[in-house]
Amino acid sequence: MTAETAQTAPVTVRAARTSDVRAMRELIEPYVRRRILLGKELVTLFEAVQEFVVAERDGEIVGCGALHVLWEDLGEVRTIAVAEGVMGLGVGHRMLDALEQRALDLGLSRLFCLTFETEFFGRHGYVEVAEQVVSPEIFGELLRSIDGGVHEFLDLAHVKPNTLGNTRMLKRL
Ligand SMILES: CC(=O)SCCNC(=O)CCNC(=O)[C@H](O)C(C)(C)COP(=O)(O)OP(=O)(O)OC[C@H]1O[C@@H](n2cnc3c(N)ncnc32)[C@H](O)[C@@H]1OP(=O)(O)O
Repeated sequence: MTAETAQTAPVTVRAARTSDVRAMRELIEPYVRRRILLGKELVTLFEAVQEFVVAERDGEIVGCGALHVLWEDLGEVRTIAVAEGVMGLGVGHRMLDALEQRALDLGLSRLFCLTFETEFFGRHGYVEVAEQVVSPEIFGELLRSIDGGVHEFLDLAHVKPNTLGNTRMLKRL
């Protein structure tokens, strides 16, 4: 395939495999450097590989995104990113659709995200939420988690530097 046809080759969205993990890390790295996404160690990505979907074009990973379950009814969209040359082609929305389908299959009814991309998520049905979205009882249960993303969801003081300027958004599925 020539470079030109590779640009127009179809994009497939599918479940991530362990062999995709290094490419996923390379894809998210520029956004981590710009403090748009939280950096993830390779081991963390391998451990979470089942949470991820990837977008593949001509054998190359051009997008990734994850669904993390927080509670019985509640999940979080994490680490959704598209390679710069592929932005604006609908790949982000397709990955979000796939993650939302997974959420429905798991029995979730609400999805949370923490993001600078309020227009992208807004057009996908997410609305800004200021308040906590779980009861004090479930908040207490979630405090037992050692996951940094859960600490961000809970808006704990020690992770506030990571989340500065981000908007908390929620979608009812
Ligand atoms: C919870 C979190 O993970 S927060 C972190 C979010 N990630 C980042 O900030 C990393 C940097 N940003 C990115 O990687 C990307 O910009 C993303 C993931 C936010 C969006 O991915 P993209 O693939 O560019 O989005 P996508 O193309 O689906 O939609 C963007 C726009 O493209 C246009 N578009 C959508 N579908 C098509 C299509 N088929 N053809 C052409 N244009 C299209 C629309 O105008 C769309 O606008 P909308 O979002 O207002 O509806």
